[in-house]
Amino acid sequence: MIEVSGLTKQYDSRTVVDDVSFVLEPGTVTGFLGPNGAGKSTTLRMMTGLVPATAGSTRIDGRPYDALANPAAVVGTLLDASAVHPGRTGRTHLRLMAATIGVPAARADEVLELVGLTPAAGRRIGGYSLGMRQRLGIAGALLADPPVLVFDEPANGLDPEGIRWMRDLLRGHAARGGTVLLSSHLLGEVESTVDRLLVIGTGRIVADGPVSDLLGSEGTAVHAADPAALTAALETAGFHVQHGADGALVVPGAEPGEVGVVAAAGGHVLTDLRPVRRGIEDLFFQLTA
Ligand SMILES: Nc1ncnc2c1ncn2[C@@H]1O[C@H](COP(=O)(O)OP(=O)(O)OP(=O)(O)O)[C@@H](O)[C@H]1O
Repeated sequence: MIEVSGLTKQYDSRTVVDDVSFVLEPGTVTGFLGPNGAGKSTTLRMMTGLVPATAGSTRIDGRPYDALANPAAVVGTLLDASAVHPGRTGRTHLRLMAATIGVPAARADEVLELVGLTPAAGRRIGGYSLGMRQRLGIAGALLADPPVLVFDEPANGLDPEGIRWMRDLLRGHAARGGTVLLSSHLLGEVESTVDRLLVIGTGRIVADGPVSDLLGSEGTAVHAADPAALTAALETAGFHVQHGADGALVVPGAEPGEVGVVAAAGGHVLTDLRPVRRGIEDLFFQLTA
């Protein structure tokens, strides 16, 4: 479990992260969202000891990050995929990392295989594409098979196949009891990968909860063989009915079951019935505007 408590960062007199607290549970993938400059990277860097916090603390299984005997064995980080020596090969880079964190050198080839970089293992990193560097960064984070993964913008530079691969990797990690925190600008990708959302706006947490709660049902959209007759029946039953662009009737605040009951009572034929959800993009702009 990761407990972030009151994390605060000031640069000169400017507060860029302001009293941020949250708890991450094993078995979950949490998405960390926020506009440019909101404080995501600074928070992730404070959590992993790369930037000293002005105030507050991060405890991983009850201990501060810098009190962990071998932090890389507990938390795998991807915080700056470009911070690598361009003249080294991918394999050498990972073997050096493995030696530093006390992992057998043979593990380098295992993680290269895991991230799909085996064919490029003997090439200099300077010649890698952005997506290949990103995969190398992920390989480094996985070297010691840590239970916790903290990834800043892991989808950067990945192609659609790479994004799907990463989603499966992170979901698989959580399914095995791991804990994942990732920041991303790709809202659709976040929505399909994470269980939980943390949204930060100008240094403060503005939303924290399960995706299903934050993107909860906002109403029901229904298509009927006779829309006018169903509209009348719904209005008689006390619902307000809006007319959607595609011919759907939209009933704010109603569950699909409630609309179904009204339709069944009046013998109305429905051709489509579904909940209307607030999309992640709507949520993002509402919270961070
Ligand atoms: N070393 C630093 N010195 C001064 N200000 C900094 C420093 N690092 C970050 N900041 C400022 O802190 C704020 C938060 O930056 P941060 O990189 O954490 O945002 P972010 O949410 O990760 O943004 P992005 O989505 O653009 O990556 C920004 O206003 C940034 O200019």
